Amino acid sequence: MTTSGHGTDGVERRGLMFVLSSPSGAGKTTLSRLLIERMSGLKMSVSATTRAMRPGEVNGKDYSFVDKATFEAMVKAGELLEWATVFDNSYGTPRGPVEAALSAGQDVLFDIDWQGTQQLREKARADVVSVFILPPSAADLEKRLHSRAQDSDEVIRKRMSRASHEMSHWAEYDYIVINHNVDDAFAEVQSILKAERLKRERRTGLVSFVRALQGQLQG
Ligand SMILES: Nc1nc2c(ncn2[C@@H]2O[C@H](COP(=O)(O)OP(=O)(O)O)[C@@H](O)[C@H]2O)c(=O)[nH]1
Ligand SMILES: Nc1ncnc2c1ncn2[C@@H]1O[C@H](COP(=O)(O)OP(=O)(O)O)[C@@H](O)[C@H]1O
Repeated sequence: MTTSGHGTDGVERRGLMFVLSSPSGAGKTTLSRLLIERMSGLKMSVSATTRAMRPGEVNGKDYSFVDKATFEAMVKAGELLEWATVFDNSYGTPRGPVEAALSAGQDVLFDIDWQGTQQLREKARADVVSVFILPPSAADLEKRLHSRAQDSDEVIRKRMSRASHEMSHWAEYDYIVINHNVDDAFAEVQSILKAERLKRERRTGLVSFVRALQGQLQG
């Protein structure tokens, strides 16, 4: 699915699909925003969803907010790379922007659940790097859901009762980060991305780079 772009050191490499998942409220949105702000060459995948817009969310930026009929039409037309039902709503990843970014040599960041992560892994195992974010405690998780102040008490109760089920998928992920505080968790997630960008197998330009180096040594 991916073609090569250039890494920051000029060596060609395949783009990667960087996935963050967590129970609701553990901090994926916060960490995703920081990654997009601070890491170059990384583009956010904007999901389509049938859930209602929260105060402060921007259509087309946080999500593409669509009705059920539109979502079903997108599924039928094969426009979604993966999709799943979470909390009674449908969420899916539009295929076009992801393929365009990867072809342009960019990495793509996904804030998706375990179901979507499994589907991406089935499609492109070698290109998927997945991180599961855990809260330090249940009390912190509940506090964060309340502090976000964007969901009703009933919605928060639902999300808390789903958290244990969501968390049961932690072992399917490549990395686990515990979000005690934002700065440390961000530094950890950033280190993972930086290291994964340097993986030999993704760096398709290394053979010619090393050949050129050897040529210089002989010449
Ligand atoms: N499979 C899949 N899951 C998604 C997608 N977009 C969002 N999600 C997940 O849906 C869940 C609910 O997201 P949201 O309603 O924004 O609530 P939040 O996690 O509390 O911010 C989260 O686990 C997201 O990671 C998507 O395109 N595909
Ligand atoms: N390490 C942290 N300490 C305290 N609050 C946090 C931390 N990380 C995130 N938050 C806050 O918790 C709430 C939920 O975080 P958010 O990133 O929206 O979670 P998610 O996207 O996983 O549902 C937000 O109000 C956010 O500012």
